[in-house]
Amino acid sequence: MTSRPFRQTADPIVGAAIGSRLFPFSGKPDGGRVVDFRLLGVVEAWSRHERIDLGPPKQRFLLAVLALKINQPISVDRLVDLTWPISPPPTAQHAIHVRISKLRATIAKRNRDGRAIEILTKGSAYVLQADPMCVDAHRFRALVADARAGKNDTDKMSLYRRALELWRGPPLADVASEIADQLCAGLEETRLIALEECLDAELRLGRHRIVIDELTELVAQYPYRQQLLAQLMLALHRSGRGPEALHAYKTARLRMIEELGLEPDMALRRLEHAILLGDPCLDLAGPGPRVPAPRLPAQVEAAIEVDQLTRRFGEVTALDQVSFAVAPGEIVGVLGAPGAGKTTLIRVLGTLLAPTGGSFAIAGVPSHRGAEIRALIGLLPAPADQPGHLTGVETLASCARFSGLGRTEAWRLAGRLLAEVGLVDVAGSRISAYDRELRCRLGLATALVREPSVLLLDEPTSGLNPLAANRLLDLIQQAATWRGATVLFTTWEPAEVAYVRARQLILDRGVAQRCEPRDGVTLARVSSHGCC
Ligand SMILES: Nc1ncnc2c1ncn2[C@@H]1O[C@H](COP(=O)(O)OP(=O)(O)OP(=O)(O)O)[C@@H](O)[C@H]1O
Repeated sequence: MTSRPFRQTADPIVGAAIGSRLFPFSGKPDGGRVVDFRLLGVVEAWSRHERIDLGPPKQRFLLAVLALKINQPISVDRLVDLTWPISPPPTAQHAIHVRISKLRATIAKRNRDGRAIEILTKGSAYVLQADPMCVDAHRFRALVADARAGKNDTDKMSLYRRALELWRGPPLADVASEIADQLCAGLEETRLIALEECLDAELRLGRHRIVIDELTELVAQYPYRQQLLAQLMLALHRSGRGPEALHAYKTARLRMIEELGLEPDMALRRLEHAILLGDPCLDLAGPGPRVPAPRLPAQVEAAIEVDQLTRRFGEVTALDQVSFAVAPGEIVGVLGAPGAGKTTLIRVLGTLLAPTGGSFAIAGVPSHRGAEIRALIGLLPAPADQPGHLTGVETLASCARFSGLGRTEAWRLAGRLLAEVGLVDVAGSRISAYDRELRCRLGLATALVREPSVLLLDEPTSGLNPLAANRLLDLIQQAATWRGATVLFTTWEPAEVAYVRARQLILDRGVAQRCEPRDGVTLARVSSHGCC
């Protein structure tokens, strides 16, 4: 058994502070115990604040075995086997008798009325007869049972902690380690389960920040106990440390695969998913799922209204008196050859460039109120550079933080958006490992961070093969429908506009071209220069 750090109890007479229900014979400050046997750590016995000398290790081991099996006869043969598992000496039985009689004498000195604690001989067996509560291991089990029956989480936590404080180290720490491991395996398992149950209660009580340190140590000590890992992940997630929760999962998963050839169990995988999704069921007092609602005022007729918009770069007129309008919830595809002015249009509407002439409004907000417009739009400028050293979830969470969300909220939103664009499986991977399609999806998710009511996407499918482009268009359409958002996107491909049944706006050398409506395509209002 490996040695582990344990909490030390402050009081040398462990259990003196424990409730009287566990000590039916108590009535004195030390619980009324004549002798207090301690097996949870180095084997010790105490009497009235004094440590009793129990003799050499083999003698202490004998007492420990009798105390573990208190009030149960143990045959001398069994005591010999336990004391000398391999080749006992010919004098083994005699040695047991001698040591037992020494222990008897030691205990008798402290046991003046001769009844409370005795080592009795029963045929060819010995039995330690005493109140089981004289032994810390039995007090521990009793406290754990009490904790399980506790009427609320506060009581449970307090009882579990008292039980766990009885542990000073591995049971029978200084005697016959292999045999001690066998004898105490159940106790050790009960300790770990009690610890998990205690931490569950503490998490329910909202003590997630307080238990992170302890859980981090425990996960390092017991890497295959998935319940502890789940608790650590939950505690980190609730503390707004979602990336660390996912990192802990990833590290543990790799270790399990490498060392055991096993994947984490389903519950843990579901938890990882729920953290990525920002699932409100992980919250303490969970608010309902946050469903973004369209934020356009009901009275707004046009989500985008462009009037005689002009943008010049020196001699070049990139946009030449462009006018058009897009209704709330509509999707419009801006088509045009290279240099037609598509990017300039997106950049002007996205307030990245000032118009040279004309005006526009987003959801009724005029172009000179840039900050208000930026709060309404989701902008994907092309080509968007994404920092390759960050993971997908980190990128989105930092965008969300930048947009003003708190840490926890930002993390949740990042998880939800990653799920929305189908990036859950690569959320924790660095962007440098993403292919073009994954980067485009992440770009879309980035544009959705502010829960926009108008999406301005410059060539969102750039560089994708037709199938991947269609998948991305599906996502754009879905995101727009779900939010009731309006979309203006640019492309070189008329087929993409048709694919999402969008209206088209054709730009030709900065001029919006008039075109006729086609069957089945609903048109929005078109100004004298606009085309759909
Ligand atoms: N910052 C700038 N400085 C000078 N000229 C510019 C600038 N930005 C754009 N232009 C010019 O404005 C015109 C329209 O460019 P824009 O990038 O908007 O076209 P586009 O339709 O997006 O082209 P592409 O499909 O190749 O991206 C082009 O002639 C371009 O050279």
